Amino acid sequence: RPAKSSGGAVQGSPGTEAGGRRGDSAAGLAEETLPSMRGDALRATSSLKRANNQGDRAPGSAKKHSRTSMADESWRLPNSVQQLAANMQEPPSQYLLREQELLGANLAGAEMPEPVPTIDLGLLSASNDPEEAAKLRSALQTWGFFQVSNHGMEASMMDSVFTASREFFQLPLEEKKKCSNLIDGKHFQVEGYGNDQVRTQDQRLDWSDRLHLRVEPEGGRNLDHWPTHPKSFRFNHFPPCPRPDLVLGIKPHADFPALTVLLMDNDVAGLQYLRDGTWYNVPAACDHTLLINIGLTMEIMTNGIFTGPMHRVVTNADKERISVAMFYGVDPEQEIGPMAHLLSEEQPAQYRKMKAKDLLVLHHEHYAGGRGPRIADTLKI
Ligand SMILES: O=C(O)CCC(=O)C(=O)O
Ligand SMILES: [Fe+2]
Repeated sequence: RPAKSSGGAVQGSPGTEAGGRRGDSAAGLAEETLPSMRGDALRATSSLKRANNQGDRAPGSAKKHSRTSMADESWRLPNSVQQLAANMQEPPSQYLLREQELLGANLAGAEMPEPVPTIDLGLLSASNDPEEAAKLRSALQTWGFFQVSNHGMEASMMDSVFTASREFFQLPLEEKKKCSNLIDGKHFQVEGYGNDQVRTQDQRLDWSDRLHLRVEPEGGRNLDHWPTHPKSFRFNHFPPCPRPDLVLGIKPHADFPALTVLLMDNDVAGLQYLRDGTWYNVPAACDHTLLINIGLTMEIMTNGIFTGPMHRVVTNADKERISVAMFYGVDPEQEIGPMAHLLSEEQPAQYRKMKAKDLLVLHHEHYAGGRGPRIADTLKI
């Protein structure tokens, strides 16, 4: 169990271009750990700076001006995917998976061989019901995620989070840009409205925009990045994409924090989890269940007993999709390592201890490329 939920964060939101303001209060986990100016960061996503017609660039041309050129750094500045979706027939090349990336990618996904494991939270917490507990353990050792019913969250409250989210993304771009995650219009930070940081010119970009806000502890809220209306916030926004066969909404990754609680769209599916080499489709939410998966932090704390699953989001040709993710993590200065009571001679530590903030840097570097193994597998002693 995470010691403290020191960082709830929310994401979602379209577009972005410029005009961010740096908040002065408690910097978020990632802001503290990333070089504030150069762009390395959290989940790589969009860039391309030429919104409406200069989008396409031959794939091969990318490397030429990579990192060294000071002349044109515009590729570092993401466009609003929402704007692109509204104005373009074809996604620009930065969003298109390359032939090699499509090999075995099976974007269509497979149907899960069994329903998503569902835990009755009321039952589990009231009576520590052994059957629910066994179900939970098994879900975390296999899939790494589960659904929660009977969680006590009002359905109407969950609906209003989505409504607020939709309202935010429907605001004019200029309005959304007031919450931009780009400081002075160019320097990436985690909080705010926008996309992933663009680290290299040949990075594949995600077909989504987001609003990422730190919500806990209350003192760490940075109201500079909060929309003034609606008063609530929200998170991932996936506009319709004309090429769902070639473009991902969010590239494959495992989450970093201990726990992710996800409110999914009730109508549009898109989330897929990887298990034993196969990508499985998670059906759209029903009955206001929540989806919970664990992240790298928890995987390390449990010495690998529980799995932080790889997942991705595919796009939809006709429908937009919204999701709201709450991340629960530990303090950036805290050391993360396998919990002592889980270790023995037969079960030695599989991971070294490391400060959360140092691990986060590795995590972002690892997933920016969009392919490769789970980071947890690369960190084993
Ligand atoms: O949109 C979703 O269903 C998942 C979003 C996600 O993976 C994330 O925000 O880390
Ligand atoms: Fe995720």
